[in-house]
Amino acid sequence: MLHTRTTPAQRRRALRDRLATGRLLLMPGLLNPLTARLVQDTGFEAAYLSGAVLAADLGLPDIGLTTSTEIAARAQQTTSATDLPVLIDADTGFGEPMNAARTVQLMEDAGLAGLHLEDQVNPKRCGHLDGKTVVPREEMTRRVRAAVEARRDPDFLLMARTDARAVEGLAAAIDRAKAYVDAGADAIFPEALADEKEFETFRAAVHVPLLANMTEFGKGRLLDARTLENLGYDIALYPVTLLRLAMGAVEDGLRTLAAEGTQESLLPRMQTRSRLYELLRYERYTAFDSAVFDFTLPPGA
Ligand SMILES: C[C@](O)(C(=O)O)[C@H](CC(=O)O)C(=O)O
Ligand SMILES: [Mg+2]
Repeated sequence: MLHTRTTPAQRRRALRDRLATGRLLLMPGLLNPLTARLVQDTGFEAAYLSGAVLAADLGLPDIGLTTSTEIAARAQQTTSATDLPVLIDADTGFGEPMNAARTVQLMEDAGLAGLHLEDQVNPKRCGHLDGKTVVPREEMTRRVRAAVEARRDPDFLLMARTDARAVEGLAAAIDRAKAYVDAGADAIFPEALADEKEFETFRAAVHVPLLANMTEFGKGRLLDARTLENLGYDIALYPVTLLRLAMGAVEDGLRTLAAEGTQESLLPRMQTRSRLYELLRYERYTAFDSAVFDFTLPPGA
């Protein structure tokens, strides 16, 4: 509340316009709605809701256990806390092509700026793990077409992700990406490319915006923003970075508290109360409240 000034349509337009500049867009994956404020305040222009984080938040592994309505609810809470365009990871679309279609409409209604759908089978797994299986190319193109037909706002970004590189090789992944673009995908997420050469080959072959997944402890090297921009990539994704940072700090903090019997030594690492209140916009609520209540009624009213 009192956090957003823009409509979903404006944010979708903003994301489209930003991608059209050809400059690399850095997209951190949120931990929760509150971190969306922090991502916005630190100057990022878009944010991401990761399937891995949404699942981990519920104490679940990233194997397709969450449902589309569960993630739509979280998306709704998130988009109410920020003006940034938010892209969500919609996994495999949660079932048949008709489920993918419903997922698109749920995500539109949640105020998101776009989503990505991947070509894995269910149960899916993290794109950087071995043993993935992909659905036949035609099945995924049906998924994409269903998503495109269901979309009501043409600015809502539909990104197709292919996990085929690790399963069928680079050439097949490129062929699939082209087929998904022909089916109507606006952008492509080539998952788990091996090295810079592969990023380059993919870029040369596919003529829509491309996302580079810079997830930590995965298959690829972490390429910096300058390198990705030179490679011609449009979005640099940091899907689980905030979760890993926070969980590292929380675990260290718990061990220190248990060992020292006080949190005193942890204070310098904590966000202060005043910074938290600043993020929560306490002042604005106070102003809002007095504007509503700070008046006197005329006699007899
Ligand atoms: C991008 C991703 O799909 C996610 O859910 O965030 C994951 C990230 C990860 O597990 O590190 C992925 O499959 O790459
Ligand atoms: Mg995912």
